[in-house]
Amino acid sequence: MMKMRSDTIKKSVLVAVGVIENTDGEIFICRRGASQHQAYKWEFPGGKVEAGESVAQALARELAEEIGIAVRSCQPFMRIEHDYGDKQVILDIRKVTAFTGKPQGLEGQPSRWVPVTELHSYDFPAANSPIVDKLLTEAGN
Ligand SMILES: Nc1nc2c([nH]c(=O)n2[C@@H]2O[C@H](COP(=O)(O)OP(=O)(O)OP(=O)(O)O)[C@@H](O)[C@H]2O)c(=O)[nH]1
Ligand SMILES: [Mg+2]
Repeated sequence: MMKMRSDTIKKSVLVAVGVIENTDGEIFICRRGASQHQAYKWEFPGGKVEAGESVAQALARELAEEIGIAVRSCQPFMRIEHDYGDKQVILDIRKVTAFTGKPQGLEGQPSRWVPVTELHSYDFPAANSPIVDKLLTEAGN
């Protein structure tokens, strides 16, 4: 049998991520906590898809838990595979265009609405660059 370097095969984590847009065209972002992977980076809220869940179900659950909204409508936005070295992630990003409730950091995380054109001023995890680029392109910038 062929020998393989122990780091050749890595298990990827599937993550449901929500780009939440309000009627002013702003996007809701949160800051990750000290004990989390990619600590203190800003993020689009979301989390790991659990066994037996669809991405849409995971997104609805995570957004209810983390920021207290109920998703009413979401569409596929993009999918990004990224290797952080210590962790390999597959981000399945959905655009959330209708929801009920007022988004807030229910786990104590800082959060805010940001105009698309100001997203580049925030420090996001490296995997997120294509998300910010696509939002800017869509907004005509
Ligand atoms: N939610 C979220 N996760 C992201 C983004 N970008 C990105 O690389 N990730 C990575 O996706 C992975 C899983 O996300 P998560 O930590 O929110 O998962 P979770 O809510 O289930 O967290 P937990 O482990 O604290 O329960 C993390 O390694 C995180 O660094 C993003 O914009 N939003
Ligand atoms: Mg999370």
